[in-house]
Amino acid sequence: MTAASTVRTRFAPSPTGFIHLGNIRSALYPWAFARHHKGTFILRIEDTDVERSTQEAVDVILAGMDWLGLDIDEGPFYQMQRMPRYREVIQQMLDAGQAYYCYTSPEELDTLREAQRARGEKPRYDGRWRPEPGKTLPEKPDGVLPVVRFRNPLDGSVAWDDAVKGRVEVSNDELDDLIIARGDGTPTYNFCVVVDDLDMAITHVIRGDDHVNNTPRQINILRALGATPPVYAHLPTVLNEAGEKMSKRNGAMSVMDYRDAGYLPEAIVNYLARLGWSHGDAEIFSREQFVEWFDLAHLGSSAAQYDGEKLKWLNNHYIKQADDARLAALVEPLLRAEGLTALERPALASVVGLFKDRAATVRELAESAAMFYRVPAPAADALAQHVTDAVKPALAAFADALADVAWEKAAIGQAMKAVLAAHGLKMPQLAMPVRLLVAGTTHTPSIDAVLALFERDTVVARLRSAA
Ligand SMILES: Nc1ncnc2c1ncn2[C@@H]1O[C@H](COP(=O)(O)OP(=O)(O)OP(=O)(O)O)[C@@H](O)[C@H]1O
Repeated sequence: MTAASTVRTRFAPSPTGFIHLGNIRSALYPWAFARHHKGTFILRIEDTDVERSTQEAVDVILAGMDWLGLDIDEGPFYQMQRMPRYREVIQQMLDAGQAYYCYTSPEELDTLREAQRARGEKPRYDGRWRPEPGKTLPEKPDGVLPVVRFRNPLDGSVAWDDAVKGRVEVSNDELDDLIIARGDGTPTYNFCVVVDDLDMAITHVIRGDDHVNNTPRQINILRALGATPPVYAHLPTVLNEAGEKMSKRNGAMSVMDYRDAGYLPEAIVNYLARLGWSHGDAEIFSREQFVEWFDLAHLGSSAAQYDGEKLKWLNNHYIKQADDARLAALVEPLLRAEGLTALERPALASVVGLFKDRAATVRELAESAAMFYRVPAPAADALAQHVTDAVKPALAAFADALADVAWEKAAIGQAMKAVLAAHGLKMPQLAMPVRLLVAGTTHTPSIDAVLALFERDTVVARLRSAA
């Protein structure tokens, strides 16, 4: 086995609502790292917050990953299903003297903290139940369910070489004896993460830097369990457009909302790939290139701000590249939702082909395409502005000419030029009213191409209705 094939990474979201771009970037990077090294990518659902975790939220995570093509090799594993394993390790640590029962009540802890604050000290557990040779422990109180605390080293420090932050070192006297099981026996967050990362043989923990304070505690517990800590890469925060941390709590948009707003998954993947990582000046690259290039050495170290305009620009790029039939399949349900059901003539694929260069989203494409399938209802003031008495004779002549011209773009363009010449008009003077009457809007691509997609009878009738 080569060293490369042993890479194992994970995405470990909590299923507490939806997932936003900041969350999913924390899935994309470990996924890409695993794919680059032909390793294994694991999904672990951290659902121990039973009040807030829901199956719907799990489904949304799975749907988002599936949409973006972040395929999973192992899992999803659910922490709630691993409780017996956590209890087993807690017992093992108690037996080995690496953890101990602590009967300090919440009231006693409050008193302790107040006294420490009054002395100007940082509040922390004072180790009163920590067994030491020759030390007499307090009398066990009746009726108190003990918590289990980890026996954190007292001396020295814990350090790691973070792939993003470089060397990080934390003195052990900064760290409390962490509670690893509550009074009711349920294990706590940091402990579950350690047991999971160990059991799942995770080699690279790639996660948001909101976790960086957990890392020294997790490393100490891992070492107590005889494990070698994995490589850590703490990704800088993704900020929203207002410069705040992107979060469920401040109006972040769900990944699936981007799909519904008409973004293509390859645009999102390309955008997120660059939001905190770089490969020279490359801005546009395929998923395959991303996987080939991705490494931890080129992760950015400062917070990355979301830029909706850049995402739209990338999305337009991928829409332009996309196959017409694929775009038509995406546009079709949007038109049907608008009550437009007769979508055969003109063929939707030809319509989207005409508009895709200028569409930033699939939704914009659908809005443009709709003009071919609905009866135009131009605004009265627009009609008054463009369909003037001066232009009406030219409209009538154009309708007559179209009645027996070959029904294709070039011939339609020729007929139009002939009418312009005969009536002494400039292109916009005729093209604008024609757009308005036939399509209901003055914003269309080149008029001859648009007319050619409509049925001849429809165009002629709409022009005649005005003349
Ligand atoms: N704004 C952000 N920027 C970068 N990473 C983030 C951001 N928000 C969450 N993450 C990362 O997303 C991953 C999944 O985290 P989790 O499911 O716990 O979401 P969360 O932190 O609860 O999100 P939120 O703050 O929106 O509720 C973690 O690796 C976390 O570090």
